Amino acid sequence: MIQMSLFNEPAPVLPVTYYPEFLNQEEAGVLYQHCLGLQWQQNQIKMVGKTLLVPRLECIYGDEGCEYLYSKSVLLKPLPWTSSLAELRDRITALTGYKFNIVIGNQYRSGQDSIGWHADNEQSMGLNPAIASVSLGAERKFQIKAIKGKPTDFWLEHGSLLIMHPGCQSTHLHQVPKTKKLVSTRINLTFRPHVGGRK
Ligand SMILES: O=C(O)CCC(=O)C(=O)O
Ligand SMILES: [Fe+2]
Repeated sequence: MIQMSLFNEPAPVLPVTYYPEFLNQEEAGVLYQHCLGLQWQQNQIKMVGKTLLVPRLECIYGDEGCEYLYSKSVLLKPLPWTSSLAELRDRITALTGYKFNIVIGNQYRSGQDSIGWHADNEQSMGLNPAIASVSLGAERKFQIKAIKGKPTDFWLEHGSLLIMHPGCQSTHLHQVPKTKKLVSTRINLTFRPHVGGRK
């Protein structure tokens, strides 16, 4: 049966799976504290002669040599896996069958931190990567849409896991928009494959 939304438009079928309680509250709290102590960086993007601050903090952990270049200007060099991050990676692999070489952390310090519409299609992840995204701390709105479609909203809860399946990055865009609401810190961990190269 096709699920109908308001106005009888079929709800879009999205190439994602959402697990709201992937971690229990205690596990999520411990992991959030661990993640606050990771090596966060304030990166800069260079665009048409201008230097802009990335509107969030970032960190990267992973297998040796798995460097990651995005927006043609930010080179992220992985630090070795912490045991907590490696354990989390292995739990996601056990659940989904997807394998990962790196994790990129995003720290949204307030509602003014964000990530705009994009697809994660860097060549270093190979063709049609699966990306696993764990959310901790404050709940933020995550939107996903087919390239010419209308957005669907997810409220990514503390301890949740969102899987973007292979193909998602070719057909869909996603974002975490800014909000004027008062929100505290949110940490997001995106586990990704790395097949070689930097781009
Ligand atoms: O914070 C999120 O939920 C999404 C992060 C994201 O899209 C990314 O790091 O590419
Ligand atoms: Fe993304």
